[in-house]
Amino acid sequence: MTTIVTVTPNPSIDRTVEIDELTRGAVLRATAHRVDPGGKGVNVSRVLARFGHPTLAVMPGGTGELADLLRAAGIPPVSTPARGVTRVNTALVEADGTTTKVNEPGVELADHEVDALVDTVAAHAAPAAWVVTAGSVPRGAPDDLHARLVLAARRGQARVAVDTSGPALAAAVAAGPDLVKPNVAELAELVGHPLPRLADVLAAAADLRAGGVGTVLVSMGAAGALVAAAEGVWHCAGAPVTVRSTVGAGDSTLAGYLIARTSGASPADALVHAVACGAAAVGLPGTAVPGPADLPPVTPATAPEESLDLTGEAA
Ligand SMILES: Nc1ncnc2c1ncn2[C@@H]1O[C@H](COP(=O)(O)OP(=O)(O)O)[C@@H](O)[C@H]1O
Ligand SMILES: O=P(O)(O)OC[C@H]1O[C@](O)(COP(=O)(O)O)[C@@H](O)[C@@H]1O
Repeated sequence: MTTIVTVTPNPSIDRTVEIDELTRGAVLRATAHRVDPGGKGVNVSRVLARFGHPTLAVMPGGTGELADLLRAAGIPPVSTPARGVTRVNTALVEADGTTTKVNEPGVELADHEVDALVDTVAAHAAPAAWVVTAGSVPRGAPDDLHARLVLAARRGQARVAVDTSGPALAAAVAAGPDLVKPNVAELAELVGHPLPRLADVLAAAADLRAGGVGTVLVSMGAAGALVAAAEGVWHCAGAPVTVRSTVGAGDSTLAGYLIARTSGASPADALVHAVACGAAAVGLPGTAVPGPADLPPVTPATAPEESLDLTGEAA
């Protein structure tokens, strides 16, 4: 199996605090807490490691506690220079599953530190492997950071997947990645209008593909996910699960898709695996990520029912 390299420009340590109910201004007593390595690329690596798929995780900073947590999960961290410390992102999870997230700003990168990250990714990109670049752009780095990472991965002849949002996603899409994994809100922001029905998501995905993106994998919260690839378009409606924490669900979805595709699965079958991984993640606490034994049964992939209303379901 070829190594999948992940890049997390702004990694985190995710602290999850479970409380009965969030009351502003009160002193709250935690009923449980946990600490996980975090950040979107890091989480993709964590899922890959749980499935026994070789991976390494590139990030600015990411030394100290985060590196220790990653090594304990079987993931070699590749650290590049950065100023400041790894952020702590705190999730307050209420008994009914409602999650309030506070993400700190995190590391800051000077121009030469951006260059070092890009060069490190180019050095680790290998032919036929995937590079996954994901998450927010840290302070000091340009909006086209993920776009530059796409081109760096290409220099190493790797295929490249992107999961980010806002201007960084727009710039990355213009670089023509092999795959993007927006959720519905991120895709709507990218195309500049709401996407209330599955037909709207399909049209937006088709536009991205026409603009040079290879595969568009759209996660749609409780409505499952959709894939638009050269081979065709499929929807997988997902699984009814008891939501414990949605943090890391999108990352697990992307990892699930790549695990299946690199094992030779079709896009439709990879979509089903992706949705199973996402559904499993929401049933796990904090930023815990699923392994093979956690996957619930999910519905098969079907031709998208264009009239499906997403307004009550999409994340
Ligand atoms: N409420 C939910 N019920 C069942 N599955 C869910 C729910 N929320 C998320 N998922 C699963 O997790 C995946 C990713 O969730 P989503 O919210 O779309 O991603 P992101 O974390 O990127 O915003 C979905 O495609 C779905 O499989
Ligand atoms: O880089 P961002 O956008 O601030 O996101 C970082 C946060 O997102 C996560 O990677 C989870 O992402 P998803 O819920 O989209 O899968 C957390 O581990 C981390 O705290």
